This record gives sequence, C-alpha cells and structure tokens, in this order.
Amino acid sequence: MARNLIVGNWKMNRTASEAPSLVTRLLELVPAQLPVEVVLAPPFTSIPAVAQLLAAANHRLSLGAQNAFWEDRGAYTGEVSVPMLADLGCRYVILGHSERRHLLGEQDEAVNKKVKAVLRHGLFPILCVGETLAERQHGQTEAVIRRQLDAGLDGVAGQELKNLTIAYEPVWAIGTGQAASVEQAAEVHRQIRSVIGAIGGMAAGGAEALRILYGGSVTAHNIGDLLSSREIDGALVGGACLDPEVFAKIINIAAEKS
Ligand SMILES: O=C[C@H](O)COP(=O)(O)O
Repeated sequence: MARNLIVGNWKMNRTASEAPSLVTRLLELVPAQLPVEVVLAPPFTSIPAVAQLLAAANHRLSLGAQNAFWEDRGAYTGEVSVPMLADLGCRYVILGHSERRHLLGEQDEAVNKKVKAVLRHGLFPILCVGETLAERQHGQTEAVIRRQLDAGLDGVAGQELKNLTIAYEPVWAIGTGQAASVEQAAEVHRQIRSVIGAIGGMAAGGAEALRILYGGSVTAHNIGDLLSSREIDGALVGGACLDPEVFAKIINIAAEKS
C-alpha cells in the first residue's frame, strides 16, 4: 500500500453529465502507475459515470463516496447504503466531514455507526475530525479531536483500525484559502496518532502505520510542504480537485514526495 493518499472530495459539484470531462482530462495528466494512491469522491449521482471511465482507462485511481448510511437496506428515504456503494466499485467512504457535522447536524453517534458499517463491508472509512476557529482560540483543539475520535471509533476493534484513515480538517481552514501551517497540522496529527494508539491498545509508536491526511485549502502551492512532514500522509482536497490541471499537479507533487 502506498504511504501517501490524495483524495479529491468533489462535494456537491458537477452533474453526471459534467463529470466525464473533469475525469478524462485528469486521466490525461496523471500517469497510470503512481507511487501515491489517489481517490476520486464525486457526488453519488456521478459515481457510475466516474467508475466507468476509470475502468475503461485501466487507471489505478480509486473511487470513493462522501457519505453512507449505516443500515444495509430498508425504509430510509434519501439514504445510500454501503453495499450500494461497494456494488458501484467504491473503495473509500468519507465520513463525519465537518460540513455534515456543522451544516446538517450529524452527531458523533451517527458517524460511529457509519464507520462500523463501512468496516463491516470491507471498505475503507476516512474519518474526518477537526476543530472550529473558536475551539482553537479557546485551546480546545486536542479535546475536540479526542472526543471525535473516541466517539467515532467507539466499539471498533483494534485490528480493524488498520483499514481506517483519519483526515484532520480544521474547520477554519476549509474553503478559506488559509491552510493550517505544516507545524499546526503536524502537531494535531501527532495527537491523533497518540489517541488512536490508546484506542487500539497499541504500544507507543504502534499507530505509526495509520494514515492521517490533512485537509483545508490544500493547493498545488502548499502540498509539497505539507507532505514534507513525516506526520502528514496525504491530503483531502476540496476546491482544488475540481480543476483537473491543479489536481493533477497536486497528485504529481505527492508522487514525487513518495
Ligand atoms: O474535503 C475537503 C475539505 O473540506 C477541504 O476543502 P477545501 O480544499 O476546499 O478547503
């Protein structure tokens, strides 16, 4: 498994008719074999179109989703289950994104059920955690991260943690153009590693293999510096992944750093 992981979270952007031009251009710009793992996470409606293009191009890019429900099937209007995503070829599922927590009221308990459902079906959850600006200013960053990890991973067995990726996304850095500094990100990544180490009952350093991504205003200009820190194992990219030229630059810089 490649150490670095770059995930493009399209959020609620691009229709299914618009998706192919973005992906086709990206595939032209990025080599088929990469020393870095790349995941495209389009909206649910574009997943089939993107899956088809990736399969036809025989490219090693993976597919991800931006959310999933915890039950497999049933009367849950508007929800999409993990088996439905697996059936479309999704490998990763982003969970607990701050936009879902803050704009849609998603609670830790729901995030936890989703993490467990994704693991149960053999897919890979990307659990997002991060503090607001007010929480950082009040010195609560570590406590917030610890709460989100403890609650989000409640009941997850130690051996399942190897399939988990964490994305540290300070809310104040998302879509603002003001990314966290490498030092700020690395400090929180160290805290995350220590919390996960404790949850997994690992000895000190045992959580070293855990992949922790940074997200929040990642660009082609700052990805190189971010990945120079050994604490940062990749990026969850929002706005910049919608421009194939920029996203390809990010991927190619990450490949050089791998
Ligand atoms: O999931 C991606 C993050 O929310 C970051 O978004 P951004 O790169 O537009 O700041």
